[in-house]
Amino acid sequence: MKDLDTNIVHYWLVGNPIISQFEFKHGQTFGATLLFPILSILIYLSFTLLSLRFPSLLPIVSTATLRCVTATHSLVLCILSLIMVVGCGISVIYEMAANVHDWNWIICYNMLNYKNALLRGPIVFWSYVFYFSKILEFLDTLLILLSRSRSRRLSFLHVYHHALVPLFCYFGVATGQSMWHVGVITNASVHVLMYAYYFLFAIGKKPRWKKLVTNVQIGQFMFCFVCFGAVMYYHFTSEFGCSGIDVWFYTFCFNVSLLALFLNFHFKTYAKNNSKKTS
Ligand SMILES: CC(C)(COP(=O)(O)OP(=O)(O)OC[C@H]1O[C@@H](n2cnc3c(N)ncnc32)[C@H](O)[C@@H]1OP(=O)(O)O)[C@@H](O)C(=O)NCCC(=O)NCCSC(=O)CC(=O)O
Repeated sequence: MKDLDTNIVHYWLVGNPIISQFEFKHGQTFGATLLFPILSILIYLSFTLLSLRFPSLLPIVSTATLRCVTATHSLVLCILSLIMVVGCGISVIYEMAANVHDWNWIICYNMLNYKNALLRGPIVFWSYVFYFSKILEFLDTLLILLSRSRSRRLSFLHVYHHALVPLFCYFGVATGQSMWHVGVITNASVHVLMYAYYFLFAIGKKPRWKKLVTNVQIGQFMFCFVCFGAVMYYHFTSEFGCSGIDVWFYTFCFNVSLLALFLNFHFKTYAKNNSKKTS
């Protein structure tokens, strides 16, 4: 029975031909051109700025309806993130089992192999789903714009993060960026927690662990630096180097900026709360 369960999970998250034979073909697969994330971001930014400048253009949605839509959206993203964590995690384990003699790929996709190789298989599939989940996350901004707490919550951090993340996800999958699977698993895990928080908040059960969510988010940006160090080490010590190394440099810079913004958010949100409590 246990075997059967494992097989079913494996089939639906890895073995299914749609997943196992998935190919990311530049210019052919939907969204597989640089133009796609760029246009999406431009539309996102134009819409956000126009809505801020002309708020009357937005429909008035009742609080009850907005809560219901927000809860549904957050629950969908929480479940989707969990599926991505399990799907990508199992794909990595199976790939490891298939490459028993060479586990270096966990940190460094051999640049020579990746230059000509097809971007294919379950890890690429989950990276692709992850990329599209970032487009779905644009709806977070719409929900904030429609809410009464818009002026407090529509921050530079939020828009900057949501606008740029799809571009990095595109590069991650399109360049076969080394360790991208680790990024997918880490960020999707954090998002399970974050969207669970948002979901509970939207249904009126305000969680007490907001600070934990922020701390975990900060932890993931720091973990990215460890990954960057590992990829760099392999890149300069291995024979052919690691694929996506140039994109890694930009990813690193983006993570530094997010870390700074999140530390600022942490300070403003929790240090102020603590000082209020003590005074
Ligand atoms: C705890 C946090 C996740 C969120 O802190 P905030 O102070 O922004 O949010 P909050 O505590 O006021 O959240 C409760 C409010 O969010 C609403 N809410 C519920 N679901 C939502 C959704 N899917 N998108 C946007 N808002 C949503 C609730 O209805 C409630 O609104 P109301 O108050 O009206 O009832 C924090 O750690 C954080 O990330 N802050 C940065 C701001 C941000 O936008 N983060 C998300 C993207 S960054 C990211 O995702 C980084 C990463 O990759 O990990």
